[in-house]
Amino acid sequence: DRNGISARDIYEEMEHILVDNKGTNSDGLVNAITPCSNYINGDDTDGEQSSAQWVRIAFHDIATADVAAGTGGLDASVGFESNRPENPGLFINQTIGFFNPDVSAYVSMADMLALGVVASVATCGGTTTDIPLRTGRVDASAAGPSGVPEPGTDIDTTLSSFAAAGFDQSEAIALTACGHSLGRTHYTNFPDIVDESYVTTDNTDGGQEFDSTPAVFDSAVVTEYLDQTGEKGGPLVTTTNETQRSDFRLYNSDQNATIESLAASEDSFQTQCNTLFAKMIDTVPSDVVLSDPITPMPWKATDIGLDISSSGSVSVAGLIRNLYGASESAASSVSYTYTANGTNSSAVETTGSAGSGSSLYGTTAWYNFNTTIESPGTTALNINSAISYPINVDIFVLPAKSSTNTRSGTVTLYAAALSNIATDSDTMTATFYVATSQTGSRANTVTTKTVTLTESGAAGAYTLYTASATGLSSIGDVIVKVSMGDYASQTVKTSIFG
Ligand code: HEM
Repeated sequence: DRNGISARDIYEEMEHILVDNKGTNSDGLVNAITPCSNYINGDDTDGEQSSAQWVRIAFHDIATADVAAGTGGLDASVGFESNRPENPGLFINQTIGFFNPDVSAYVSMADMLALGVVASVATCGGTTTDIPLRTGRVDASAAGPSGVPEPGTDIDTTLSSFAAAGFDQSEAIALTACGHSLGRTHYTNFPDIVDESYVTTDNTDGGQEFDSTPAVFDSAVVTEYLDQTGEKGGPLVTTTNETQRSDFRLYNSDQNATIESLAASEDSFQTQCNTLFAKMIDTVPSDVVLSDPITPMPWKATDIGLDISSSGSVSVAGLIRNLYGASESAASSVSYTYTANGTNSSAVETTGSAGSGSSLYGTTAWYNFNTTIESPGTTALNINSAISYPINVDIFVLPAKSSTNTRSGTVTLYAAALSNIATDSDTMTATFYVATSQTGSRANTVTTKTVTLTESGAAGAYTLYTASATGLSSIGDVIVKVSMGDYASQTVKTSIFG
């Protein structure tokens, strides 16, 4: 758990961003770089490619890690470093600006940077499932040290930076070649490297490709370098400005042994690159604990919310998602049960479809569920005998009765708690986790706001509470939980409020 948020909620939100690419309940992040040549912040005449920016930003974030000291790594400190000479280009602020809407108490910007690498390699043609994506990275609150290798950096300094970040010589060579399978060097960022003739009406930033397939994640970068065909390894190999030939110096530093091993076959390129990309995104400060890799979930429930009637009858509602492969098809309905006092209820069947969607990992079918549950006593919701979710009917937020006003930044919150868990001295409080802007980095950061609720009535065995929270800057990303004495509810996104 992180800061009162369950590790499972963190994991499932990240799975959602990775998997729900299009259609019902989609996130849209991965779809934005489909095809891989897309430029989100402009169009295809700019000579820019967002997927390449997403891979480059992750490297610039981890390049100054000191694994011996346990500091640095993928921690979004790069957001505070966009003005440094070692970070030319728009890639930091554009990428972070695009990722910001997904940052919440569940997902840090650093986790988003990791997801960006996995999504880019997947959409650009890499082996989709081979880069494990873990969650739990923590965002830095200030810049880290400088020292990202630059085209003019000498080979010894470059290799010692990589070594400090945990990458030996061969890994440094390979990781750089893997990264430089995508994207370009731009005249606007490196006029000493790229010739001005690259600037045209179809390529206004003057992008010069590293290989002839800048929007395909493949081994062309290494084969063209070795064969002296196509782009011959790209501008950092071929530039007439010899001091700036960083890729040439790096690739040659072991007499091309690593590059030849990458070029041995497409499979060997993909396998070695995926391993190194995984190592790159899992380079984190030593106090960060990463989750198990995300596995796209065949069955899941999301947006789970409890409600209560005036007589105190409790119900649970939300969405069920089925993710299935090309040889399977969607069920017309899904059955689910709840567990109360150790016993499973009889099965309830969903009715109708709540939509469908597509993803890199299969097709999705969505179903609404809504059923009355036993209360007190219910502890779990079980979907299609495949997966269970804990349900806390002792104390809970009432999303259907609560509401948000985005314009004024106000949340009107309702919650319920069993009357017999409250003692006279207990107060019911709500913690709002709000993604807010910060000084020094474009990345949103999560702040918390605590509000005391007042009693607003009774319903059966429950006491009802309400409060208004004002001045919340980004209602859509707000997550809330309520607590009283030793009891705390599950967290709920205010985006599902009624
Ligand atoms: C010695 C190490 C490295 C040096 C000196 C270096 C240098 C550069 C330079 C000068 C550019 C052009 C940026 C622009 O004009 O937009 C670039 C682009 C890029 N680099 Fe590196 N790089 C290195 C290692 C890496 C590594 C390890 C990765 C990732 C694993 C990486 C990923 C990328 C990507 C994807 C681009 C294309 C960006 C775009 O098209 O916007 N680089 N690199």
